[in-house]
Amino acid sequence: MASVKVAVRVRPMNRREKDLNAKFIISMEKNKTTITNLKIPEGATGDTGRERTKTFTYDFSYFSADSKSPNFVCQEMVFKNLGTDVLKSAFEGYNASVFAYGQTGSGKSYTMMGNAGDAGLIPRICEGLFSKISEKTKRNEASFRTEVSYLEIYNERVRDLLRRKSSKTNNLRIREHPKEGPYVEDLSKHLVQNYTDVEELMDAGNINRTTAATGMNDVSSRSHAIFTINFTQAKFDSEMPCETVSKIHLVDLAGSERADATGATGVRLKEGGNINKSLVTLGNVISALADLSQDATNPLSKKKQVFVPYRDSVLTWLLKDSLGGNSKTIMIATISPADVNYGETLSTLRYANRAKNIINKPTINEDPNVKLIRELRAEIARLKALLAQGNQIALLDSPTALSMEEKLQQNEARVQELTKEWTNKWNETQDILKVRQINNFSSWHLTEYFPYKKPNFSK
Ligand SMILES: Nc1ncnc2c1ncn2[C@@H]1O[C@H](COP(=O)(O)OP(=O)(O)OP(=O)(O)O)[C@@H](O)[C@H]1O
Repeated sequence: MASVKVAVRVRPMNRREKDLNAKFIISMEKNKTTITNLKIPEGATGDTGRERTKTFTYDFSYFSADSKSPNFVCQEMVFKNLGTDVLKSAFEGYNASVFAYGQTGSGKSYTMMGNAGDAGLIPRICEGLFSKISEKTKRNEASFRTEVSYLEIYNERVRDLLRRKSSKTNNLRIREHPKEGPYVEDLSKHLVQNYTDVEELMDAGNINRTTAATGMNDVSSRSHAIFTINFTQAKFDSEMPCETVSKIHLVDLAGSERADATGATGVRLKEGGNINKSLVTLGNVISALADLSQDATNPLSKKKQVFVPYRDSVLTWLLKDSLGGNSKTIMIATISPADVNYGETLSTLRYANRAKNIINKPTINEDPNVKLIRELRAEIARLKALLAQGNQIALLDSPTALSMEEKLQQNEARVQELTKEWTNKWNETQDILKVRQINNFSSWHLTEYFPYKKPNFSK
């Protein structure tokens, strides 16, 4: 069990806010964020529903509004706090997700992607991943396979941002695997071997996103972008194969006022309106999950039937595991410091406050064949111990002992076979990677890609 980690980050005043002569209404101290309503006069008392200041406590409150301030938090610090956690989870075999939520122009893309020379979380996480991979490879600790995909959800349609000429970049379908959960059918997955490979893909995907934005009027602030890293590591640990697969979703959400404009946070969807269904559903899912976990932690509360509407939108269905499921999840709420955005900012702070209550159930994702090998080995050890005991005190009659020995031999043969299969499969992957490295193939320039076909059910 792990609560969703929540951080709030305030950006500097922008030109528009300065031109409006906007006042600064956000202050932060340690992990607390305080917002002031300047419309309520200082010293006013009585009406408790309309206090002048409201304070919220989060896991982190990042003051990024003024680089001269002693408590200023830069991109590097955000990475050190949050990004290194994501990397740790990945190397331990957990899924991880990071969401950036907030009003348009509040700093979601800056926090996730960053600017040239001022990289955000996604590039830093990818760089950190490869630097750790290279350390571990040098020490012969393990071998790795990393693939990335990048998609956008706009108007409930999924678009592949990493495929150039194809009729299948738009409107991809979401399907659900019984064990591995929802996935996007035919989404391209690109094998990457170093940070430069990832950078190329990221740039290509970002250009694709921007192009669409100019063509379709402000798409970027209404679309959700999901950058996913599929990370597999394999090694022999005391002769025993180990393989973990971790999925990292890094999500830049649509501007939150699009949902709020309808007054719809946590409320009914407005049919036919030009609203972002995924964002509204995200609010509803967060509310439902927060209710569920509060029920679970309160022994006095009656068990309510809370329905979590994951399937009401593409975003929430696709990221079901990140919200209340098998993932270590971080939400970063980005806000403006200006009084002109008071309503939006307060709504973001409340949203983030609610997200703190979500409890996830992350588990280490072990390869199913490796898991089987481990279980068979345990069974072999058990049978061996039983046989040894039986031989010593002649407890077992010979037919029982015979059938046990047969079972033991069968299990040993199966373990050998599975281990060989696993080793061959992994060596093949590593050989492909080596050939690509020698020939210096770049992921983006290759026409080859790895479509996310239905995973192998026989595993
Ligand atoms: N912490 C920050 N420090 C410096 N500049 C920032 C910060 N956050 C945001 N900015 C700047 O503010 C502008 C808007 O930020 P950004 O594009 O990240 O907003 P957004 O929330 O992603 O908007 P949208 O929803 O429209 O995509 C950008 O020019 C960005 O560089």
